Amino acid sequence: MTGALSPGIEIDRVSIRLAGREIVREASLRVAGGEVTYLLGRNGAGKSTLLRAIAGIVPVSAGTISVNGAALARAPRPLAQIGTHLHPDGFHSGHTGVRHLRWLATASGINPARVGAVLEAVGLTSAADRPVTGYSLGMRQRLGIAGALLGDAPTLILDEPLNGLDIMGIRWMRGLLADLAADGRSVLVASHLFDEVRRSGHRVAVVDGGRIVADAGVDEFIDGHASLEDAYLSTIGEIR
Ligand SMILES: Nc1ncnc2c1ncn2[C@@H]1O[C@H](COP(=O)(O)OP(=O)(O)OP(=O)(O)O)[C@@H](O)[C@H]1O
Repeated sequence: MTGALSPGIEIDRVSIRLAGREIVREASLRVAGGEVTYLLGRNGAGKSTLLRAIAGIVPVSAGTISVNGAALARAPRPLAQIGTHLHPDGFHSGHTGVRHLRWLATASGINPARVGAVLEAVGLTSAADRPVTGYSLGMRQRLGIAGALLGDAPTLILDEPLNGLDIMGIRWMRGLLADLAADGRSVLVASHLFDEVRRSGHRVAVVDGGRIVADAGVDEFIDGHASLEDAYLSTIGEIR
């Protein structure tokens, strides 16, 4: 990555209404450079919706989101500001892995010469010419992550990127997250895998009922509880 530490993501009193329901309520969160922040919350809490709003896919009904100091809508090349992997199925069924990434690069104003490097980074070089329809879930996760890395962006958001990865994939992902943070990038990851949060997270933010109900360093969050799981369950009122 070129350039200094990024200011990351600033979410300021954001609310999001979908189909007449308030899904995210007055959420404020700062995701700083040099850290992996995990977004935790029960099924349906609003994590993916918040990530999609950060990526500019769903509109906010109130509040503001800035990425690296500016609204993403004003960025000439959004993929160079924020790398996103929000779903492991967002690929054209007629594409091979390499074709998907070349298409994404071209559409995003990124030099397609980066495609080989990101395929290598996610371990998909030998499968690059195979149709994505034949990829396993773990391979599709890797391809999605390759897309997120394509723009060499200072900020990344990943929605449950560990689902479907085998143990080598999980270890690789841990190393990748550590490297991204060590580069000074801001990384926001939604996950339900608390062991991985403990191993690779610097901070946690908990979403419950569309609200951010906790935002702390991992050790600070756990302090006074037997485990991360207990701290989380206590935070969302499931244990006392
Ligand atoms: N496009 C949409 N239109 C209407 N409601 C939606 C839409 N997208 C999400 N929702 C609703 O918003 C709520 C939050 O969904 P979201 O996917 O953000 O939860 P989540 O925290 O990511 O859950 P999970 O852990 O299960 O992935 C759910 O009740 C969901 O049904």
